[in-house]
Amino acid sequence: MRAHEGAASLVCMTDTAIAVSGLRKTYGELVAVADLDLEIRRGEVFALLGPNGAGKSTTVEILEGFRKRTAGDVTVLGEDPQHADRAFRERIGVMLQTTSGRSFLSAREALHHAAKLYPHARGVDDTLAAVGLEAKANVKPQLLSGGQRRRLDVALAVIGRPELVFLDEPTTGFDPEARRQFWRLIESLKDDGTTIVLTTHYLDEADYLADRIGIIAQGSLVALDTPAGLRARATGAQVSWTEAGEPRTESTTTPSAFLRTLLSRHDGEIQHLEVRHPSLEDVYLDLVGLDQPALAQEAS
Ligand SMILES: Nc1ncnc2c1ncn2[C@@H]1O[C@H](COP(=O)(O)OP(=O)(O)OP(=O)(O)O)[C@@H](O)[C@H]1O
Repeated sequence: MRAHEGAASLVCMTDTAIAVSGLRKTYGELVAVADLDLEIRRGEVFALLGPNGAGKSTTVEILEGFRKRTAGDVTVLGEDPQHADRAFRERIGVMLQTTSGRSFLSAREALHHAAKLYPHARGVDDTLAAVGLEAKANVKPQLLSGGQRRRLDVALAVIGRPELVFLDEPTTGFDPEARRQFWRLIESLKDDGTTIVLTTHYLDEADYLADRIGIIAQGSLVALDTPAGLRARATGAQVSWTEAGEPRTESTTTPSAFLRTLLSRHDGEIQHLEVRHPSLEDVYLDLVGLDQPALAQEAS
C-alpha cells in the first residue's frame, strides 16, 4: 500500500462509524432487509424511520452484532459486529425494543452493576438525573411505569459512555415532558461526540434530533437525507377557506398566484383562510406509500 493510500484509509476509518454494503437478511422466504447500503459518520445522529415490519430492528440488531446477516458487508467502529468481542461491546451502548431492567435490582443498583462493566462509565447519579429518574432511584423496575422503565433502559444504554449508541424506539411510552428531557440527553451526548443511531415512529423526534434520516420500506432504503432535504422534496400547498358556509380546499403548486385569484374574487374577509405546506410526515407517507402493506416482499 502506498503512503497516501494508508492516510486516506485512516481518514476513512476515523470518519466513518458504520459502513453497510449490500446488506441482506432473509427469514426463510421473507426478505426483511434487501441489499441495503448505508454509511453513518462519527458524531452523527442518524434516525431510521419506516412503517411496522419495514426492517429497522433487523438492521439495527445486525449492526449491534445480535443478529446474523444473510449477505453483505458491515463494519461498525472498524469491526465486523458478527465477530464482536468484549472490547467492541464496551464501545457501543444498546437499547433494545424490549425492556431489559433487572427485576431484582433497583434502578440505581442496576446502573451501578452495569457501570462496573465499562472502563470509563458515567456517574450513576448523573445518569439517573439525565433521564429524570432520581426520585425512582431505589425502585425496582417492575414497580416503574412503562415510560420510566424505558428511561432506565436509556440510562443503561449510555452508562458506559459508549462511542456509539443504538436506541430502538427509545421514547415509546414517554410523556411529552420525558420526551423533551430525552431529546436534551441526546443533544448532550451529541455534544460529547457520541454517534447515535435511533429508530423511531415519531417524525417530530427525527426532525428535531437527526442530522440525517434514512427511510426504510419493505427492507429497502427509499430515502436518505437531512430533515431539511426531505422537507424540501415536498412541493405545493393546500389552501383552505370557507365560502358561502361551505369548507373548500384546493391543492396548488403556486399558492401565491392561487391566493391572488381567490382574493380578487372576494371583497370582504375570507373566512377560515389557511395555507398549509406539506410536513415531513406528508413527505414520509408519500415515500413509504400510503397504502403500502407493512409486509416484506417474498424472497426471489
Ligand atoms: N426472528 C424473526 N423470524 C422471522 N421473521 C422475522 C423475525 N424478526 C423479524 N421478522 C420479520 O422481518 C420483517 C422486519 O421486521 P423488523 O422487526 O425488522 O421490522 P421493524 O421495521 O423494526 O418494525 P417495527 O416498527 O414494527 O418495530 C417483518 O416482516 C417481521 O415479521
